[in-house]
Amino acid sequence: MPNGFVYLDEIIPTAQYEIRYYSANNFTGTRVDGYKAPLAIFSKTAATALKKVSDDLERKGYILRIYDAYRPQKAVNHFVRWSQDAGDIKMKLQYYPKLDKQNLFKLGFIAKKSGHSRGSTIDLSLADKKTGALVDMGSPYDFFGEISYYNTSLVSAKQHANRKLLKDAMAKHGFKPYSKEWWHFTLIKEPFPKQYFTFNVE
Ligand SMILES: C[C@@H](N)C(=O)N[C@H](C)C(=O)O
Ligand SMILES: [Zn+2]
Repeated sequence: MPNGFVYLDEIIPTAQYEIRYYSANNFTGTRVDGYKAPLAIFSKTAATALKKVSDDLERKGYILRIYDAYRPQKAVNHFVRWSQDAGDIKMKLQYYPKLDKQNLFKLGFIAKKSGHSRGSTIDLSLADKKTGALVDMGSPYDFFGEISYYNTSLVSAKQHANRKLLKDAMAKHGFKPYSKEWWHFTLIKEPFPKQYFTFNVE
Protein backbone atom coordinates (compact mmCIF):
# COMPACT_ATOMS: atom_id res chain seq x y z
CA MET A 1 0.00 0.00 0.00
CA PRO A 2 1.46 3.45 -0.86
CA ASN A 3 2.45 5.97 1.79
CA GLY A 4 -0.47 8.08 2.93
CA PHE A 5 -2.98 5.21 3.03
CA VAL A 6 -4.32 3.26 6.03
CA TYR A 7 -6.61 0.34 6.81
CA LEU A 8 -9.86 1.85 8.05
CA ASP A 9 -10.58 -0.98 10.51
CA GLU A 10 -7.41 0.07 12.38
CA ILE A 11 -8.69 3.66 12.66
CA ILE A 12 -12.40 2.90 13.19
CA PRO A 13 -12.63 -0.59 14.75
CA THR A 14 -16.25 -0.03 15.82
CA ALA A 15 -17.57 0.24 12.24
CA GLN A 16 -19.16 -2.64 10.34
CA TYR A 17 -17.24 -3.62 7.20
CA GLU A 18 -19.25 -5.22 4.40
CA ILE A 19 -16.96 -4.89 1.41
CA ARG A 20 -19.38 -5.70 -1.36
CA TYR A 21 -16.94 -5.73 -4.27
CA TYR A 22 -14.93 -8.46 -2.54
CA SER A 23 -18.10 -10.57 -2.41
CA ALA A 24 -20.45 -11.71 -5.16
CA ASN A 25 -23.26 -9.63 -3.66
CA ASN A 26 -22.78 -6.57 -5.83
CA PHE A 27 -24.24 -5.35 -9.10
CA THR A 28 -21.78 -7.45 -11.17
CA GLY A 29 -22.57 -10.68 -9.31
CA THR A 30 -18.88 -11.62 -8.96
CA ARG A 31 -15.82 -10.55 -6.96
CA VAL A 32 -14.42 -7.43 -8.60
CA ASP A 33 -10.85 -7.21 -9.95
CA GLY A 34 -8.34 -5.84 -7.46
CA TYR A 35 -10.27 -6.85 -4.32
CA LYS A 36 -8.01 -9.51 -2.77
CA ALA A 37 -9.34 -9.12 0.78
CA PRO A 38 -12.51 -7.73 2.42
CA LEU A 39 -10.74 -4.58 3.59
CA ALA A 40 -11.38 -0.84 3.40
CA ILE A 41 -8.30 1.22 2.53
CA PHE A 42 -8.50 5.01 2.76
CA SER A 43 -6.16 7.99 2.61
CA LYS A 44 -4.85 8.82 6.07
CA THR A 45 -6.28 12.36 5.81
CA ALA A 46 -9.74 11.09 4.94
CA ALA A 47 -9.57 8.35 7.59
CA THR A 48 -8.78 10.93 10.28
CA ALA A 49 -11.82 12.97 9.23
CA LEU A 50 -14.03 9.86 9.08
CA LYS A 51 -13.01 8.87 12.60
CA LYS A 52 -14.45 12.20 13.79
CA VAL A 53 -17.69 11.45 11.91
CA SER A 54 -17.83 8.04 13.57
CA ASP A 55 -17.20 9.49 17.05
CA ASP A 56 -19.97 12.08 16.59
CA LEU A 57 -22.44 9.46 15.40
CA GLU A 58 -21.54 7.00 18.15
CA ARG A 59 -22.50 9.66 20.68
CA LYS A 60 -25.93 9.65 19.00
CA GLY A 61 -26.27 5.85 19.06
CA TYR A 62 -25.02 4.90 15.59
CA ILE A 63 -22.03 3.14 14.03
CA LEU A 64 -20.84 3.24 10.43
CA ARG A 65 -21.51 0.47 7.92
CA ILE A 66 -18.76 0.71 5.29
CA TYR A 67 -19.28 -0.80 1.84
CA ASP A 68 -16.34 0.54 -0.17
CA ALA A 69 -13.51 3.05 0.24
CA TYR A 70 -10.40 3.12 -2.01
CA ARG A 71 -11.28 1.35 -5.29
CA PRO A 72 -8.51 0.31 -7.70
CA GLN A 73 -8.78 1.60 -11.28
CA LYS A 74 -8.63 -2.06 -12.38
CA ALA A 75 -11.91 -2.58 -10.49
CA VAL A 76 -13.48 0.35 -12.31
CA ASN A 77 -12.25 -1.14 -15.60
CA HIS A 78 -13.99 -4.39 -14.58
CA PHE A 79 -17.25 -2.43 -14.12
CA VAL A 80 -16.84 -0.99 -17.64
CA ARG A 81 -16.32 -4.47 -19.19
CA TRP A 82 -19.30 -5.80 -17.22
CA SER A 83 -21.55 -3.00 -18.53
CA GLN A 84 -20.68 -3.92 -22.09
CA ASP A 85 -21.81 -7.55 -21.67
CA ALA A 86 -25.53 -7.08 -22.35
CA GLY A 87 -26.24 -10.81 -21.88
CA ASP A 88 -25.24 -10.82 -18.20
CA ILE A 89 -28.21 -9.49 -16.25
CA LYS A 90 -28.10 -11.82 -13.25
CA MET A 91 -28.12 -8.96 -10.71
CA LYS A 92 -30.53 -6.68 -12.60
CA LEU A 93 -33.58 -7.34 -10.44
CA GLN A 94 -31.72 -6.54 -7.23
CA TYR A 95 -29.59 -3.58 -8.32
CA TYR A 96 -30.90 -1.86 -11.48
CA PRO A 97 -34.37 -3.25 -12.30
CA LYS A 98 -35.61 -0.29 -14.36
CA LEU A 99 -32.36 0.62 -16.13
CA ASP A 100 -30.27 -0.72 -18.96
CA LYS A 101 -26.83 -1.62 -17.56
CA GLN A 102 -25.00 0.12 -20.39
CA ASN A 103 -26.61 3.44 -19.33
CA LEU A 104 -25.44 3.28 -15.70
CA PHE A 105 -22.33 5.35 -16.47
CA LYS A 106 -24.06 8.15 -18.35
CA LEU A 107 -26.78 8.28 -15.70
CA GLY A 108 -24.09 8.91 -13.09
CA PHE A 109 -24.48 5.75 -11.01
CA ILE A 110 -20.97 4.42 -11.85
CA ALA A 111 -17.94 6.44 -12.98
CA LYS A 112 -15.23 5.40 -15.45
CA LYS A 113 -12.78 7.56 -13.49
CA SER A 114 -14.03 7.33 -9.93
CA GLY A 115 -13.19 9.46 -6.92
CA HIS A 116 -12.83 6.16 -5.07
CA SER A 117 -9.60 5.47 -7.00
CA ARG A 118 -8.13 8.70 -5.58
CA GLY A 119 -8.49 7.17 -2.11
CA SER A 120 -10.67 9.72 -0.29
CA THR A 121 -14.17 8.73 -1.43
CA ILE A 122 -16.33 6.33 0.56
CA ASP A 123 -19.63 4.46 0.30
CA LEU A 124 -21.30 4.02 3.67
CA SER A 125 -24.47 3.87 5.71
CA LEU A 126 -25.43 3.77 9.38
CA ALA A 127 -26.31 0.98 11.79
CA ASP A 128 -27.80 1.06 15.26
CA LYS A 129 -24.98 0.91 17.83
CA LYS A 130 -26.92 -1.36 20.23
CA THR A 131 -28.50 -3.84 17.82
CA GLY A 132 -26.19 -3.58 14.78
CA ALA A 133 -29.29 -3.28 12.57
CA LEU A 134 -28.96 -1.21 9.41
CA VAL A 135 -30.71 2.17 9.48
CA ASP A 136 -33.49 2.50 6.90
CA MET A 137 -32.33 4.87 4.15
CA GLY A 138 -35.24 4.10 1.83
CA SER A 139 -33.18 2.24 -0.76
CA PRO A 140 -30.41 -0.33 -0.44
CA TYR A 141 -26.73 0.39 -1.08
CA ASP A 142 -25.89 0.51 -4.80
CA PHE A 143 -29.53 0.43 -5.87
CA PHE A 144 -29.39 2.34 -9.15
CA GLY A 145 -32.53 4.40 -9.66
CA GLU A 146 -34.12 7.71 -8.69
CA ILE A 147 -35.04 6.41 -5.25
CA SER A 148 -31.33 6.58 -4.36
CA TYR A 149 -31.05 10.30 -5.20
CA TYR A 150 -30.48 12.12 -1.90
CA ASN A 151 -33.41 14.45 -2.53
CA THR A 152 -35.92 12.02 -4.00
CA SER A 153 -39.59 12.32 -3.08
CA LEU A 154 -39.88 8.52 -3.26
CA VAL A 155 -38.82 7.94 0.37
CA SER A 156 -40.61 8.68 3.65
CA ALA A 157 -39.85 11.66 5.90
CA LYS A 158 -38.14 9.31 8.38
CA GLN A 159 -35.98 7.74 5.65
CA HIS A 160 -35.01 11.20 4.44
CA ALA A 161 -34.18 12.23 8.01
CA ASN A 162 -31.87 9.20 8.25
CA ARG A 163 -30.09 10.24 5.03
CA LYS A 164 -29.75 13.76 6.42
CA LEU A 165 -28.28 12.47 9.67
CA LEU A 166 -25.52 10.75 7.68
CA LYS A 167 -25.03 13.67 5.27
CA ASP A 168 -24.83 16.31 8.01
CA ALA A 169 -22.33 14.27 10.03
CA MET A 170 -20.14 13.78 6.94
CA ALA A 171 -20.40 17.43 5.86
CA LYS A 172 -19.38 18.63 9.33
CA HIS A 173 -16.01 16.94 8.85
CA GLY A 174 -15.36 18.00 5.28
CA PHE A 175 -17.04 15.36 3.13
CA LYS A 176 -19.08 16.41 0.11
CA PRO A 177 -22.22 14.36 -0.69
CA TYR A 178 -23.26 13.12 -4.14
CA SER A 179 -26.80 14.04 -5.19
CA LYS A 180 -27.45 10.76 -7.06
CA GLU A 181 -26.30 8.31 -4.36
CA TRP A 182 -27.13 8.94 -0.68
CA TRP A 183 -24.21 6.66 0.37
CA HIS A 184 -21.32 8.28 -1.60
CA PHE A 185 -19.07 11.02 -0.12
CA THR A 186 -15.71 12.60 -1.05
CA LEU A 187 -13.34 14.48 1.24
CA ILE A 188 -13.23 18.03 -0.16
CA LYS A 189 -9.56 18.55 0.77
CA GLU A 190 -8.47 15.18 -0.61
CA PRO A 191 -4.70 14.59 -0.53
CA PHE A 192 -4.45 12.97 -3.99
CA PRO A 193 -6.87 15.03 -6.13
CA LYS A 194 -5.29 14.09 -9.46
CA GLN A 195 -3.98 10.54 -8.88
CA TYR A 196 -5.95 7.44 -9.85
CA PHE A 197 -4.40 4.45 -8.05
CA THR A 198 -4.70 0.81 -9.03
CA PHE A 199 -2.89 -1.10 -6.26
CA ASN A 200 -4.84 -4.08 -4.96
CA VAL A 201 -7.06 -4.03 -1.88
CA GLU A 202 -5.17 -6.61 0.22
C1 LIG B 1 -20.86 2.26 -8.00
C2 LIG B 1 -21.17 3.17 -6.85
N1 LIG B 1 -20.94 2.51 -5.62
C3 LIG B 1 -20.31 4.43 -6.94
O1 LIG B 1 -19.38 4.59 -6.19
N2 LIG B 1 -20.66 5.30 -7.90
C4 LIG B 1 -19.88 6.48 -8.17
C5 LIG B 1 -20.53 7.38 -9.17
C6 LIG B 1 -18.49 6.09 -8.63
O2 LIG B 1 -18.35 5.09 -9.34
O3 LIG B 1 -17.55 6.85 -8.34
ZN1 LIG C 1 -19.22 5.54 -4.23
